[in-house]
Amino acid sequence: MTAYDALLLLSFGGPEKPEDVRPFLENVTRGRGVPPERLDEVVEHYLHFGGVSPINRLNRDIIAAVESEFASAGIELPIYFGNRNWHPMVEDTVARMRDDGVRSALVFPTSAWGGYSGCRQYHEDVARARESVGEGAPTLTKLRQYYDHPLLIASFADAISAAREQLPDHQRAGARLVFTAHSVPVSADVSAGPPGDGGRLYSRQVAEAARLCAEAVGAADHDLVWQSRSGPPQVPWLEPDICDHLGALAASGTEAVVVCPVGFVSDHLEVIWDLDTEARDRAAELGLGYVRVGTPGTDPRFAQLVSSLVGEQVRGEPLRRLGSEPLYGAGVDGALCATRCCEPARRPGR
Ligand SMILES: CC1=C(CCC(=O)O)c2cc3nc(cc4[nH]c(cc5[nH]c(cc1n2)c(C)c5CCC(=O)O)c(CCC(=O)O)c4C)C(CCC(=O)O)=C3C
Ligand SMILES: [Fe+2]
Repeated sequence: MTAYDALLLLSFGGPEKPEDVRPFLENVTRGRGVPPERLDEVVEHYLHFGGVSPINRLNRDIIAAVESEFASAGIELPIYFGNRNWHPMVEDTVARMRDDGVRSALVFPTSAWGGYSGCRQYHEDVARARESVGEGAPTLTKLRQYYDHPLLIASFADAISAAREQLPDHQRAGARLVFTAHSVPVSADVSAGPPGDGGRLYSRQVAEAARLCAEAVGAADHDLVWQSRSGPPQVPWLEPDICDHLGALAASGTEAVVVCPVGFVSDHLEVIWDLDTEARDRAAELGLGYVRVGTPGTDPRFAQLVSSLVGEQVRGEPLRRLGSEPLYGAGVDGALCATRCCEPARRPGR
């Protein structure tokens, strides 16, 4: 017997046909000050793949893997799927949960990180969905950040080693290990975490995860760069950008790179476009050898990680983590991790 009767996998969402692309992007960027030219560009990225983001399918695969993991771990929780920005929308999913008689569910977010986009916004999604359902909405308990979970780090580490093997013999030893995560506005990073905790929780956690992965594969050194920036050019975002960094590496004599998307759980559009297309093309222009490391979502260890977080919550199992940066992200019914945690930046015109 547990206090919970379901698990909700809560994710970002992505379009599944060309007509979905615009309305999806409008949902993502509503009131967020993303310039229209950037949106036109991103529309093209999605249309390049027929207007279909792989993210929903990948999340459904993760759910299937977690279902079998739960079965073997004796965890009897049905799994529901809801998104922030596209169908199945979390509001509709939580309504269905209520109709199915779910009273109290755990929420697993597909972001491992602290920060506004990676954590607080998922709390806001929970609160909005419960409000939209109203009377009888289940209690929703969000699971914690897991950026330094040993199963996540081990999965990335094995994927780094496998990727390195794909380089030609003469490039392998000298290849530079480059970690990449989604850029955010510097102001958002500065306000990431509870006030008084030093800020920059997102970039600190990303940097620590990168270091833990590098240590796990015995790399002597590594770089951390950022990708997929979208704000207006005058607003500072986390840098260096991956493509600029590839230029700098080539200029200083590096011959090959192993690029690890440590900031992402699965091969969604920001990985298959920004890394497998844009950054790969840039590397080719520069004559740099290039391999991209796989993401952990499809690794059976990722399903075990979900099960392990549930075990912590349900059975009071000890926290499994390798790092030492502050760790937050758990909360009930959308309550923030701390007062004014990860305050969103004020945007012009709002
Ligand atoms: C930190 C972070 C994560 C990692 C944590 C997590 O996973 O949650 C993440 C994930 C993702 N971001 C994604 C897609 C997009 N992100 C955008 C815009 C933005 N992302 C931001 C941050 C992050 N984003 C920010 C600060 C913006 C600016 C607008 C704003 O302030 O909110 C835009 C708008 C157009 C553009 O400008 O690119 C799109 C389309 C997809 C789905 C891809 C698919 O469809 O397969 C995923 C998983
Ligand atoms: Fe994003």
